[in-house]
Amino acid sequence: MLEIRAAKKTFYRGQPDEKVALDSLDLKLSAGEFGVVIGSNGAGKSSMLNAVSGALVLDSGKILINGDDVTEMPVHKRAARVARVFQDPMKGTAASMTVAENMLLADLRSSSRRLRKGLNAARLAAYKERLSVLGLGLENRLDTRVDLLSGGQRQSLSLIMAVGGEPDVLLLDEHTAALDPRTADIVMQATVRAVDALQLTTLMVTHNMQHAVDFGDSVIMLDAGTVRLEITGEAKKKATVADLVSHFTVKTDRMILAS
Ligand SMILES: Nc1ncnc2c1ncn2[C@@H]1O[C@H](COP(=O)(O)OP(=O)(O)OP(=O)(O)O)[C@@H](O)[C@H]1O
Repeated sequence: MLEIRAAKKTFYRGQPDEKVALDSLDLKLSAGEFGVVIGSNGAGKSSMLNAVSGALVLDSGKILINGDDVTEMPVHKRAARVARVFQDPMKGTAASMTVAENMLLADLRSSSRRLRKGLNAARLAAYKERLSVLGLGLENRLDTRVDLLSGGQRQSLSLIMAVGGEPDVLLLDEHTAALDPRTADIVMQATVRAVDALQLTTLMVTHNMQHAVDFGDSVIMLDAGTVRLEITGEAKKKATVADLVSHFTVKTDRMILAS
């Protein structure tokens, strides 16, 4: 469960170039809910994800994860509870290492236990199982160097590495934006499989309205640092790209479209 309460953040306050990034933003995702975040450039989408990950310190407001107030928790501590996949497929993985070595690195990062043994048989078997969820055949390429994988395979590996520690919240920050449309669709299918398999509470930022229609349980539209529109339940299932696009130009008070 993720809750953002009255989050406020202003950059360069009191200066001519003052920018309000988050303006009393409220948002609640129930456990296992997959929320898709859309909105114009500068609407506050990245700022919201940064506030959840701890990379952005709020001026006021609260962030709660599974009921725990993590507002004051520093980013490195929050990393055990919040996983994130970024836009650039090259950033989440180490190019000159194999798929299995990358998985081990992710384990070492997310585990508080000391992992003394390296790539033993039990660990390799576990990695195979985790990668098979993607449906991309990566489970048979554990010894392949990551720089020999396609962008889509690499981004899918980043995703599996991010969720390996079973985070409470998964943040997807335009994670398919740098991929060609076919590869983006493959990564989205892999994302849905991973999110469903682990029942992860997920926030995905996208500028791809087809993805916003096709994936997720709810659509959250940000505008000027606040939630302008939420589409949930049956309304989400029926939403079309044209519906979503129409809201980009309409400025109204917060609307809730639900079943
Ligand atoms: N580090 C920063 N310093 C100054 N202003 C910032 C900073 N980060 C964000 N902003 C400002 O806050 C507002 C919200 O930006 P944010 O990046 O969150 O929007 P976004 O919806 O993610 O946009 P995009 O779709 O272009 O990525 C913008 O006006 C932006 O210029």
